[in-house]
Amino acid sequence: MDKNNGQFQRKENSSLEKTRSVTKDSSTHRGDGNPSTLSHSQTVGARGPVLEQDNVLHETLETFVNTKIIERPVHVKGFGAFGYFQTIHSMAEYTTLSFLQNPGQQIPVTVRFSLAVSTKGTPDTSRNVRGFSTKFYTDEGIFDLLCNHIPVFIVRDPIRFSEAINALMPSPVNNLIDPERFWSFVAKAPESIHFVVRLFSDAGTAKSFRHIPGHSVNTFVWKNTQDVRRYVKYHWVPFGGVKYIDSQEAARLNGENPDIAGSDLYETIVKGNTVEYGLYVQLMNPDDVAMLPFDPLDNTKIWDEQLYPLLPVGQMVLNRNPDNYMEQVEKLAYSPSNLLDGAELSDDKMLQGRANIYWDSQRRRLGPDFRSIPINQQKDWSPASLVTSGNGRYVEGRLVRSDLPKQDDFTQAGQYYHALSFVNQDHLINNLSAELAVISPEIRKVILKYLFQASSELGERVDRQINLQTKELGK
Ligand code: HEM
Repeated sequence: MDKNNGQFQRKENSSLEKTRSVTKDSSTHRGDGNPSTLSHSQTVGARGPVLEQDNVLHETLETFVNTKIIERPVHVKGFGAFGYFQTIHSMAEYTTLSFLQNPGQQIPVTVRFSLAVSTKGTPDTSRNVRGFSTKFYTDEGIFDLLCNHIPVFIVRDPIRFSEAINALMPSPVNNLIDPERFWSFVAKAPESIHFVVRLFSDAGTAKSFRHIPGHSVNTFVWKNTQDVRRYVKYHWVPFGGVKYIDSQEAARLNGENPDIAGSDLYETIVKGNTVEYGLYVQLMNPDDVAMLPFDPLDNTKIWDEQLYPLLPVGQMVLNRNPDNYMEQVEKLAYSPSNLLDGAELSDDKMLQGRANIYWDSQRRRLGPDFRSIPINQQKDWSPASLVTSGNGRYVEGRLVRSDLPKQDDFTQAGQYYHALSFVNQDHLINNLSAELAVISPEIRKVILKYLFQASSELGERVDRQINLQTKELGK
């Protein structure tokens, strides 16, 4: 990026401040004779009829019917907050990313927390993946970091994304959630078991965004001044600690306040408190691929923190609420490809699958100028801004459609189960059995086989619990 762009960006940051503080309220009192605030339609005589020519009436109604915009295809329900990111440890040894060079550097950020499989009315405590997206407004342009609170994904090939999401959505026949749909998908996707044991543990239910972690799930690449490339996974750790709830508390809170996590975030900031997270990275030499039992670019796997320790990078402080939800949160456009010099996409197939589809979705829901919307701050953007696609890297191979050579679908699922506390193991077994008890025996058999492969103890305990439940249900 040239210097002028940098200056432009700095000016933009002050307009960003405006975007983040202007309140637009169209619900002004009507009836003072001012045409913009009229409270009567134009009629023939006081009792009507109303005239077709009353364009004030028409435009008033037309403005209303256009207040809603197209929803995101996933992560529909969300809440936003503003603040800043401060670098604490220089990452200059590993990346040229400009905002990670000097301890003490501070830049503005906008965060959107969301529920991955949701409608606007989905309860915040539903069993769900929580999204945690951050937009960094740097002098060089926008850097986006999209995270989920569960560190692994349900599939490892992007061509299966829509199949997986559809399995979690209500049935197209009657708009009702049908466990058979989801578990039939899992039966066809053994790689989803690691995700499933995490989602059905207490980690699938939370009541506050202040207490969830964030994980990039996908692997990116960092490049330093010597052009040395390393694999990188990002992680947010909440300063207030990670806290989950069990399914009973989740069900109770669903009824009490379906927006509990959104209100909690908003109220915390209204009271003058801050919401804080530490940013950490795990780095890996790409040559390590040869010695690992799994593929580190497989997003159904985590990287062992003993081998790849969490390196502290910086701190994020959220201290301001939005005052215009539509302009500042609904119109946010995050993409895993909004990268800057020093960060690239890796060959992680899921990440490659995500590379362009976010912009397509945003063009559809926000229009072709989505980058010029002030909260997205990319007014000066041109395709040439995309300098981060790994130029100079040597790539060769035969064109194929195949799975990764090293799959190892069950080891980490079993490790996760055995690392849980006894209480949390019981919760996982109860949550899985409650679902598996009501699906068809054929699908149940396949899922139980997978659970046995993850851990024979887990498989046996779920099997026993299902038998108890089906006896109770008289099945
Ligand atoms: C092939 C796999 C995937 C596809 C095709 C996909 C697609 C999408 C699309 C189209 C959106 C809506 C974008 C918009 O309209 O603004 C979205 C949102 C999102 N995705 Fe993905 N996604 C995939 C995998 C993932 C993974 C692995 C993560 C893990 C970090 C993730 C995290 C998110 C988050 C956090 C959002 C919400 C962004 C916001 O708050 O606006 N996605 N995804």
